[in-house]
Amino acid sequence: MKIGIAADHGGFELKETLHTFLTNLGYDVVDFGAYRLDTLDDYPDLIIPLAQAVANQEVERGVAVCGSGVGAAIVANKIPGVRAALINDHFSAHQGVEDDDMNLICLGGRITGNRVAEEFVRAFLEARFSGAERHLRRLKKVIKLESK
Ligand SMILES: O=C(CO)[C@H](O)[C@H](O)COP(=O)(O)O
Repeated sequence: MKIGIAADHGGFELKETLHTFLTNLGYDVVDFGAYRLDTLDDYPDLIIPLAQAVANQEVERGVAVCGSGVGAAIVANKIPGVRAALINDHFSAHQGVEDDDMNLICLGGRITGNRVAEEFVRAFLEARFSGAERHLRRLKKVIKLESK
């Protein structure tokens, strides 16, 4: 599975940790930067290319990290086809995929510790959309908004 990953300076350290973690699990990781710690970078510059790659299906899923995860989620959701969410608990990490077909997980590098973040990302990547009729119905209503 090809996974895209990106972070600003607030998420840089966690991104590096997750990059190693995912590589060790056997995922094909595409790193959209930042490639070095630069406290003057802007999260949209890093997260938008990742979100576009998810939308274009260049990568199957995305992992975005900024300081809180909030900015990453806001900007990623501006890209049609992206269903991003800030995740701070294990249940939502998999339920967001199972029910809502979340394709991009956002994490706060200043909020979530490395080991906990690894488990959130693992749960996110191992989860699959259930395809249940009620969830499909809701998803279609979400997707319809993108054509307006
Ligand atoms: O979390 C973020 C956006 O949601 C950013 O990482 C955060 O705002 C960066 O702050 P600063 O430039 O003060 O380091």
